[in-house]
Amino acid sequence: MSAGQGTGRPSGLDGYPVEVRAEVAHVRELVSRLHAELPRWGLVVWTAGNVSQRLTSADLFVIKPSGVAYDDLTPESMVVCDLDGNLVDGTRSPSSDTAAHAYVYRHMDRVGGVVHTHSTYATAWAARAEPVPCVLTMMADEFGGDVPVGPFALIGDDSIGKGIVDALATSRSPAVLMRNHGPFTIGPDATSAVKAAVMVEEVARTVHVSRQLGEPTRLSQDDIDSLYARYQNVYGQ
Ligand SMILES: O=C(CO)[C@@H](O)[C@H](O)COP(=O)(O)O
Repeated sequence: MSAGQGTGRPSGLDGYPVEVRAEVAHVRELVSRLHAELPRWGLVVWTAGNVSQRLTSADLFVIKPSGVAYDDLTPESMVVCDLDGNLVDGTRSPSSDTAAHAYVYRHMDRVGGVVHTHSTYATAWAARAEPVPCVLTMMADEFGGDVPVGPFALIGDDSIGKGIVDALATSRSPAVLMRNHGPFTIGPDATSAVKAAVMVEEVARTVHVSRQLGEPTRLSQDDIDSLYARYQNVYGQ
């Protein structure tokens, strides 16, 4: 795939306004830095996870190149794609999950960031195709209920993206466990999606440990709604 292929634009960002190129520079730096959070929080091994953020000034997003070690990622090595997943700017092949990120951006206007990992406990629940039940205040706060499971889908076309969008359409959760694959998380920006990736691993681990001791107690729907409303609207600064 060559830069600008199928877009009718010249290669790279030359045809885009200066404010778009300035935002690309900022988002390249942000997305590069956020990739370092994945190994820091123990969410990935080797190169197995990716972060993207959509631009506000154009229908483009920034994502990592495929199969490059986290220590070697730089703002310059990030790639820019359009919302069909075509490479627009960059010298490397985009992440193998680019089509899934692009599908989410095309179908969920409120989403500005997407993250995928294979973090151990969340992926263990995905392997069992079992939603993580809402048995913790932290889950009610962050996920507003159970963490749902999406269908199994092979990589390479829109199947994963469609599975993510369909599963999240009926949930308040910013995380979905794609069956036999792993977690995908969303947010208004990439930082929020990284936070959701950290939180889903934490609650998957805690609920798993709780299950070793017996059956955890579900929160009532009223309590989940109350906790979710407080955390989403009042918590923090
Ligand atoms: O799930 C997969 C592959 O099955 C991917 O998430 C890889 O684990 C990371 O791919 P790149 O982002 O490096 O292409």
